[in-house]
Formats: sequence, structure tokens, C-alpha cells
Amino acid sequence: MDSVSHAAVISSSKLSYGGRVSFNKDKNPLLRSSVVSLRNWRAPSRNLGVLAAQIGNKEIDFSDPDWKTNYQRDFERRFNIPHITDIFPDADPIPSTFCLKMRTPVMEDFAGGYPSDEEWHGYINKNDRVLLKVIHYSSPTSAGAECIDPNCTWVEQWVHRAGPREKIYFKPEEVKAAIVTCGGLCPGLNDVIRQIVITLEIYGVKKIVGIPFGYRGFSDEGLSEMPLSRKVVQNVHLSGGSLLGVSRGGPSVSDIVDSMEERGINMLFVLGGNGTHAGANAIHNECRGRRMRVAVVGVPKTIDNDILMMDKTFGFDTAVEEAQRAINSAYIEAHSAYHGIGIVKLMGRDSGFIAMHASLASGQIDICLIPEVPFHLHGPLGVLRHLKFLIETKGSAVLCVAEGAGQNFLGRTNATDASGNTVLGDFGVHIQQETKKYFKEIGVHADVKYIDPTYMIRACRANASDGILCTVLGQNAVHGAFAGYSGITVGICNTHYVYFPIPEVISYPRAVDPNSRMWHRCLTSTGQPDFV
Ligand SMILES: Nc1ncnc2c1ncn2[C@@H]1O[C@H](COP(=O)(O)OP(=O)(O)OP(=O)(O)O)[C@@H](O)[C@H]1O
Ligand SMILES: O=P(O)(O)OC[C@H]1O[C@](O)(CO)[C@@H](O)[C@@H]1O
Ligand SMILES: [Mg+2]
Repeated sequence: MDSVSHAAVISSSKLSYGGRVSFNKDKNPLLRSSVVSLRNWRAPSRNLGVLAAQIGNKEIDFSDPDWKTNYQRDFERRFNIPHITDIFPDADPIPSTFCLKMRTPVMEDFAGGYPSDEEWHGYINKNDRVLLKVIHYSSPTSAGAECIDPNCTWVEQWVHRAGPREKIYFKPEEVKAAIVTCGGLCPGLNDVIRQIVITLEIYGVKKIVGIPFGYRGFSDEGLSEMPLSRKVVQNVHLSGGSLLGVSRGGPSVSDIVDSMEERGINMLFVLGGNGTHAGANAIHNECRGRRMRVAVVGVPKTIDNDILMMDKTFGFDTAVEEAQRAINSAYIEAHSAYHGIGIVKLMGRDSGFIAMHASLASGQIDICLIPEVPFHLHGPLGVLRHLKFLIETKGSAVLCVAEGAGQNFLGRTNATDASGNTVLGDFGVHIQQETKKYFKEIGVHADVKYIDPTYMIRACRANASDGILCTVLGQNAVHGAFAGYSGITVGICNTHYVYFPIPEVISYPRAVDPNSRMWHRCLTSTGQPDFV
């Protein structure tokens, strides 16, 4: 009997919240989403009735006239960004050395004072905020609705605006900044490294180093730090990969912080995904525990686009664009063959964003399969039966599958990589084989071509749109560190640039909402039916 590929449904009757993710689509039952999709809204327990919900660790009683105020206060607390003065209340700021009026920074020990210009108002006020959610849903049944209470009350949620502050908490001549890139590759890593270095130099920092091969570079014998300067990074963005190298796994947090202390690193820029950010936050906490005056700032790097709250992460646009070449090749192969079927596998461990957006962009995909949306392969409603229909009616078909889709059709290996991530089975190969088998069994000719461009896509250099995103994120990371923040990451939110406290963006992987307008648009474009 055919099993169904299923997006896990939270079985708990409790409502939890924290991100923009709908209640029914997340794989992680421990998620802490701040907004609940009321499509599936239900009271968490009979005791609470319909007017209350369990939100994270808190229970909200919606009959309380102050619930909204309390919610907003709690939100503000959660999205507060940790600052150096939290542990060093007496830390004195100095006027910023970041000055766009100067083409070359004064590097001579700032003997004549810091070159800040009080009249120039190019700085961000630390009280500036950006609105996180911009849609007022009037009903929980609206597509993609993210409501907090059953009436979908409008609740403003503000996050901190990123950018240079007028006052800074580090003297550039006392800074030793380090950059580390962890996890898998992603288009744009070099662009971010480059911007961090360039911006640090504009502040007047002279000691800038790269840690080689991810967190391992802090501990592994024979890996020495790489001195960085504008000269070194000038052209690195012209190629993909990471100038510094990447890795998974590595030393413990306490070993990393020991190494930072030994090397005198007091600004650490960490480029990576969920795992890397969990590490960065742990490093930040360890530094605080040791009362080190250090800024740890993340830049989210995930081609999968699986970090919460953000419009997108760098590398994602490039991946979608580069995927077009593979999809177009699959389309041409399929359309040039008698009963041709093209299959393209794209990255996306837990999230189908690349597959969904690449399918939408190409307009050449008949079936898009992602981890978040369940499907049958066999049977009257299955993908294979629909393929037969397409062959009979169109003469050819093209599929786009995310690597994390259909994992339940494959035997679990229980294997994990060096960071502890589950090693996925190859669903692309599986569906290719099943398709061939199926058409053979039904006695219909089919010419199946399979393309796996995943690593070719990941190794590309950033496209123009990602180049800009990387530039802004890299610069803002440096502004955040100089402003005295630590344990933060940078992001784009409703087209504006913001700082988030790290835990809020990594509490679970961001996933495609099957009830979102974007997934509905994808279905409209492909014309595929439900496969369950
Ligand atoms: N919970 C954690 N605490 C501390 N360090 C962690 C944690 N999870 C992962 N790391 C470390 O972060 C680094 C990168 O993790 P991982 O391999 O999961 O990649 P990632 O940052 O999630 O990026 P990608 O999107 O490419 O998977 C590894 O060196 C790993 O040891
Ligand atoms: O082969 P690696 O380096 O483990 O990376 C594969 C994983 O990395 C990602 O690209 C995320 O960076 C996932 O989509 C994919 O599962
Ligand atoms: Mg990860």
C-alpha cells in the first residue's frame, strides 16, 4: 500500500507561537510561534474555553481587556536586542567613527579625537523600529492568516531597525574582529565577508581576521587565522564559495570562547544557518558568563531560506535564478523526447522555498513537490497517475522536487552529518526510478531524464539582487557590533533592515505555509491537483 508523504501536524492541543508560521504546518512540536493560523485555531483546553490560548510559555486569556497590551509588552521583551550595557552598565559610548564624509578614515590613533560630525544626521536612532507584520487579516480563514486571537485583532509588532548609530561602544583601535563561515556553502558568502571587512575599515579597525573552515578553525591544529583587509577581499565576491572555507561540526562552545580569549577577539561575525546561529548565541552567552566585552553578530546564510521572520536570506534568489537553467534543460529534454518526463531536484532540507519559487519563476513545471505538502506517489490520486494523464494529454511533463520531499518513501538511514543534521535519502533518484517502473508496468513508453543541479547551484556567485542584500547585511552586522549589540542577527523585514535577537529566528526552521498565497499561486501555475 502506498504511504503518504506527510507534513507533520502538531498533535498537541496547545497553541504555541513565535513566528509567522501557521499552526498546522510545522514539523517541530516545540515551536514557539507568536502567531497562530486561525484556520486551525482551537481552544487549547476546555478549561480555557474559546477565549484563551497557550502562547509559548504563557497563557493568554482573550477576555482580559489588557491581553493585547500584555502581548505587545511581552513581544517587545522577546525582541529586545542584547546590549553590552546589560552586563557593563557603566560602559561609556563614544561618538561614532563611521563617517561617510571621509573618504579615508583617520587611522592615526584618533589623536585629534573621533571624526564624528554632530550636524550630520545619517545615523539610525536606537529607538527606530520596523513593523514586522503588515497585513491586517480580518478573518482567520483568509489565506495565510496569522492571527493571535479568534477575532484576528490587529496587533502591532515592532522590531529594531538596523544601521549605524551615533554612539559606539568599541574603540576601533582596540578591536580585533574575526569572521567565520559555517555550515554548507551559499551564494553570497564572499560578498558578506567583503562588506564586513570594508565597513570595519571605515570605522578604523586594523585587526581583522578570518577563521578558516568554520568553527573548526578555532581549534584544529594547523588552521591559522587569515589576515583580512580591503585589499585582500576586493574581488572575492566575483566567485562563489567562501574565501575562508566552511565546515560542519567542530569544537565545543567553551573551547571556541577560550580560543577567542587567547586571540583577543572582541568582535565576532558569524555567517551561517540555524546551527551556526545556535552556536553564535551560545558563544554570546558564554562570553557574557565570563564577563567578556565582546560583540557576537550573526548574518543568516541559508540557501534554503529557512530562517524565521525574514523576507528572504541571501543566496536564495541566486539559487532560484540558477535553478532556471536546470528546469529549462529538463523542459527541453522532456519536450524533445517522445513521452518525455524531466525531473529536477533542488535543495531544501526542511523547506520547499527554492522548489516553489523556481517552479513559479520558470512556468515550465507541471508538478512541484515540497516537504511541507503531503502526497501519494501511487494510487488513483498519486503523482504517477497524474504523470500518466500529462503524458496522455500534453505528451510530456516536468517535475520539480525539493530534496526534503517524500522522505517517508525512503528507508531511514539514521545517519547524521558532523553537525548532527539528519542525512536525507535521495528522493530525486527514488521518484525517477518509481516513474520508470510505473510506466513500464502500465506498458506506456516514457523517457525519463533526471537532473540534480544542487551543488552546482550552491557554488554559484551571488546574483545582483543577492549582491545588494549581502552588502547591506554585511554593513549592518558591523554597525550592530559597534553599537554594542551582541547575540543578534541581521535581516530584511518588509523591505527594511532589522536586528533580531538570535533565538527568535532559529527556534524552528521556517517552512512554506501550504495555506499561503504563494503556495496557492504555485498550484495555480503548475495546475497540479492534490495528491492525497
Ligand atoms: N545547537 C548548537 N549549538 C552550538 N553549535 C551548534 C549547534 N548546532 C550546530 N552548531 C554548530 O554550527 C555549525 C554549523 O551547523 P550546521 O552544520 O547545522 O549548519 P547551519 O548553520 O545550519 O547551515 P546550513 O543551512 O548550511 O545547514 C557547526 O559547526 C555545528 O557544530
Ligand atoms: O552536503 P552538505 O554540505 O551537507 O549540504 C547539504 C545541505 O545543505 C543545504 O544546502 C543547506 O545549506 C541543504 O539544502 C542541504 O541539505
Ligand atoms: Mg541548518
